[in-house]
Amino acid sequence: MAVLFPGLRATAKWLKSQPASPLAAFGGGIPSFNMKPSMLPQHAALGHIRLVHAAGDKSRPGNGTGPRRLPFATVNEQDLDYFRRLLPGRTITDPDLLQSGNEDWLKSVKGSSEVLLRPQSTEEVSQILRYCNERRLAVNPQGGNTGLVGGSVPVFDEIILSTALMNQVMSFDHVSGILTCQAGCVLENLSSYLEEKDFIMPLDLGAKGSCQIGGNVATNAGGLRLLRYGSLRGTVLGLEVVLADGKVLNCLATLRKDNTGYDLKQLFIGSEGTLGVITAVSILCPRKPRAVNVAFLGCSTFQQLLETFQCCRGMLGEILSAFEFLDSACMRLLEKHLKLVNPITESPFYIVIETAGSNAAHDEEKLHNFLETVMESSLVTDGTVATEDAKIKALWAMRERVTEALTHDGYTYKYDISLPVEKIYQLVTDMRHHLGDRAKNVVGYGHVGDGNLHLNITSPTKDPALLAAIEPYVYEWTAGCRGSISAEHGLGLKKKNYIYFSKPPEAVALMGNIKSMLDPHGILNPYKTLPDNLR
Ligand SMILES: O=C(O)CC[C@@H](O)C(=O)O
Ligand SMILES: [Zn+2]
Repeated sequence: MAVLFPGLRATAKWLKSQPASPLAAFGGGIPSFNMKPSMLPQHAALGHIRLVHAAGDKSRPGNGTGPRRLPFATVNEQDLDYFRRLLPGRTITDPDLLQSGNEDWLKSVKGSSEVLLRPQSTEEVSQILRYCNERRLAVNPQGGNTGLVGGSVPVFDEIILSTALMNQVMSFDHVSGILTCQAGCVLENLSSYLEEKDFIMPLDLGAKGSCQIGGNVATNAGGLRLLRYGSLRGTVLGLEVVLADGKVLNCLATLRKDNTGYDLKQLFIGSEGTLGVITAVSILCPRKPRAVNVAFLGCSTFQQLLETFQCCRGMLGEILSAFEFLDSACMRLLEKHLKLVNPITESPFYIVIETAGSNAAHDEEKLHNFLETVMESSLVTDGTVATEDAKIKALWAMRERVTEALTHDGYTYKYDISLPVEKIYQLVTDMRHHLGDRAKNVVGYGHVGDGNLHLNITSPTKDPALLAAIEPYVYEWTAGCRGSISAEHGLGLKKKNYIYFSKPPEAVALMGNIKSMLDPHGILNPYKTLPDNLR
């Protein structure tokens, strides 16, 4: 049932008259930039390496100067015999079956692995890694392969170690809300499992139908609920990890508090499979909220959107669970490529606000008061509210499906930037001016509540000249605001050489030491996360 409130009545009526199916219904100046490239840390110039390789150089991926294959062993018949004995029927060598494991979701990075292994247990993962470490065979751990930075696919012929069959829930504690499960559980399946028990997962992503919890943790995925439930660095209570030499590190604690020594699990959260293979996760899950409302609002300027955010935090307080935005360029792509229908009048900016609480009447009253305030003060120009599941999903689709709409618009250059929240849209505006008509579309959307902008730039085809205009400009701009060049997607293959724009050389060198200590032969997800100069 859509909630009515003054000023939004007409839209609420419109929303009510739509079919139930969500898919059918909806289908200034760079801020004090004073860091020139020459002033960046010593290694920042490495950030300019492109993933295009010299014509004819078969040892490099893509079309240009990607990494060179390191001197790992190559898989031979004896290796295959070993894997087939260990994983009968689960050692995949059929090129057709290997194809999807070799290519990323965006179809932007492609490896040439000839073996995909599908272990079911931690013990099997341990035996695989022990063997590969001794044989110096490189391994590419892979979850749902929904990553956006080329971190989840092989670069050359690394063995793909898929966690897809490690998909069992191991335990759930109804009192504490702590779930322990294998790494290959699909996020959406975990959400459905928990919902029956009146709990939810603390994270939610557009890719929930395919992504796996182990991959989420290895990426430190943020998603749509981070504003409310915090990052995986807080909600993950324990991990089981298999190290490069096959040793099993059982830190699968289910305790809220544990100050016994260093918190080793944090090393593996966000390490993108370069330090160990996560095989099991214990995670703290919130109770399922009794009342959920979603408001979809329009704003004329980004400044008004920010003021709406401030007002929202003040007036909705503890029930606010998401504050997301998209610009009108995103809306045009949703309409054009996915045939979604804008549920409100056209605006330069759109906001998705979600509330999640325990008392429907109380939450609705709060939301009503907030909406009245922002409408009366003209911060918001139009909007609509939903409390019913199907309509909530339909409103969320306007934000969650932007990535999908972009894939239909051509080749997409993706940037996932953390900035002080008041600066996040400035980057989009400056990029538009900077590129002029060289780009097809420059769009901005993301997680306002977390200061996380998704800047996406499309072009009819892959365009090295356009890429040269975007990078390193985008990274210099971000470094000038002391932002992060990867807020939540990781560095993977595509961004690893830009790490110096966000981290000092001393920190990167220490990361290299940690990698050498945990994986001395460098077999785990090589060519990812750490810059080329550290290998
Ligand atoms: O595709 C992107 O750039 C962002 C994907 C995801 O992080 C999102 O928030 O929708
Ligand atoms: Zn995101």
